[in-house]
Amino acid sequence: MNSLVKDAQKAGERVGLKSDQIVITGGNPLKGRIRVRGAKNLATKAMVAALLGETPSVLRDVPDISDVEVVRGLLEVYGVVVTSTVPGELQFDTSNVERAHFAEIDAHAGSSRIPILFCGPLLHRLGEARIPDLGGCRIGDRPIDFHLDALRAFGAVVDKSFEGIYITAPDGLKGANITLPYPSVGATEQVLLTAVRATGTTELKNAAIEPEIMDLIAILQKMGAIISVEPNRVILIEGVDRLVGYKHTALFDRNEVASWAAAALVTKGDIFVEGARQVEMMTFLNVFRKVGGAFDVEDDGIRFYRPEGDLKPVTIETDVHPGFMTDWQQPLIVALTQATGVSFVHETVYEDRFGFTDALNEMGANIVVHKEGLPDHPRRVARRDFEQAAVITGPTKLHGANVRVPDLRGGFSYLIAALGAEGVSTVSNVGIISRGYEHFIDKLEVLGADFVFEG
Ligand SMILES: CC(=O)N[C@H]1[C@@H](OP(=O)(O)OP(=O)(O)OC[C@H]2O[C@@H](n3ccc(=O)[nH]c3=O)[C@H](O)[C@@H]2O)O[C@H](CO)[C@@H](O)[C@@H]1O
Ligand SMILES: C=C(OP(=O)(O)O)C(=O)O
Repeated sequence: MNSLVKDAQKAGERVGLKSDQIVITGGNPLKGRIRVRGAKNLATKAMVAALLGETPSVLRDVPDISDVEVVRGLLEVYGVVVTSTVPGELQFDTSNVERAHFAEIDAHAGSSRIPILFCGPLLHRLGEARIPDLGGCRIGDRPIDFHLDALRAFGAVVDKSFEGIYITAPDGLKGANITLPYPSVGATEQVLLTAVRATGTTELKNAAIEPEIMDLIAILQKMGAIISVEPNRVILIEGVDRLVGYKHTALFDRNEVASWAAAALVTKGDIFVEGARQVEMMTFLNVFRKVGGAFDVEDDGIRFYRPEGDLKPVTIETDVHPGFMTDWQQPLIVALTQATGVSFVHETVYEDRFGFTDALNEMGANIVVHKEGLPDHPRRVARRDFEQAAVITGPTKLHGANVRVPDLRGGFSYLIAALGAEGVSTVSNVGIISRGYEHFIDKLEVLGADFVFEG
C-alpha cells in the first residue's frame, strides 16, 4: 500500500470513516443548509497555544476533523490532558506537562504540519522540544527554514541529526528582531507562540496577517500576552512571565465556506452556510460574484446560489491575506471549467499546486498548466521566484470517472466535479478530505447529493 493511501486511511479512521471511497452520480443541484465550524487552520494552533497556559483552557466550535485528532494526540504525548464533555468543545489541562513522554512522538510522524509549532511552547514549559517529522498536503517543497531561523534568533539550538527535530534553549529564549523572507502563516505563528513568553520584546517584520492569525493573537491576549499589530505587516510582542488558560470560540473555516460556495455554482445549487461571515470572505465573495454566483449575507451565515445565465471567466492570483487564498483555487477551478471563455489562475504561494487538475481533465475539463508560469502575462506584483499558471477554457461538459484524492483541497474539488458531472464517478482516498472538512459525507446527504458511501 503506498503512503498516500495509508495517510488517507489513517485520516479517515481518526474521525470514524469506514470506507475510503464514495460513488457519486452527478446532476443533483446541492440545496439546503449546512453549518461550518471552527477553522482547521485556527483550531489546531489554538490547541498548541493551550500548552502555554498554566491553568486550563477551553476551545469551542472545534471541528470534528482528523487534523484536530492528530494535535490532540500530540498534546497528550506532551502531557496535556484533553477532555470533551460537550460536542465541539475541548478542555485542556496542562498541569502535568512536565511528564511529557517524548518517546511516543514517532507514532505521530508525517500526520500534519502543526507539530513544528510546538517548539516555542515546549521550550518554555520543558526546556526542550522533540518534534516528529511533518506531514500536511503534498503541494511542492514545504521547507521550514523560516521557522528554524526564527527559533535560532530567539536563542534556540536545533539538532536535526535524527528523524524529526530536537531543540533546546540552554540560555533561555530572548526577544528578537526577525524579518520573514515571505509572510508565511506558519512562521508567523511560530514567532508568536515563542515570543509571548520570551524575555524582552520581539519585533516581527513581514508577518502574515490572515484572519486565523488575528484569532490566534486574540487567544494569546486572553492568556495574558501583550501583542500589537502595527501597520505594514509588523507585529510587536512584549514577553511576559506567565500565561493562563483561555476560553475561546474558534473562527469559522473560510476554506470550507469557499468550497461549498463553489459546489453551489457547479451544481446550480443553493446552499446556506451557517457560521460564514462576510468580512473574512470579502476577497472570495468578489471573485464569486464576478464568476456569476450570487450570495446573500445574513446575520448567521451566507447563502450562495447560482442565478440564471452563463458563468464568466476570471483571472486571479493566489496570494497572502488579504489576497485570494491558495486553498480556494481548487474548488473555484471546477466552477471555471463551466465558465464561457478562458480563465487564468496564477498560483504564487506554492510551487506545485495544480497536480489535481490532471484528473479534472480526465473528467472532460480543458485545463493547461504552465509549470513555469506565464512570463508574458501581466501580473499585479511579481513576488516569488516560482509560480505556476493554469489556463482553463470552458465551458466543457464534465463526465464521471474514477479519480483518487491527491490532497485536501484537490480532493474536495473532485467531489464538486463529480457532483456536477454527467454519470457516475468513484472518488477514492476520501479519508484525506476528513483532514479539513467536518462530516462532509453527512453534509452531502443533507444537501441532496446522489451518492453511495459504505460506512
Ligand atoms: C495548517 C495551516 O494553517 N495551513 C495553511 C498555512 O500553511 P503554512 O503555514 O505551511 O504555509 P506558509 O504560509 O508557511 O507557506 C507559504 C509559502 O512559504 C514557504 N515557506 C514557509 C515556511 C518556511 O519556513 N519556508 C518557506 O519557504 C512555503 O513553502 C510556501 O511556499 O498557510 C497556507 C497559506 O495560506 C495555507 O495554504 C495552509 O492551508
Ligand atoms: C495546505 C493545506 O493544509 P496543510 O497546511 O495542513 O497541509 C490546506 O488546508 O489546504
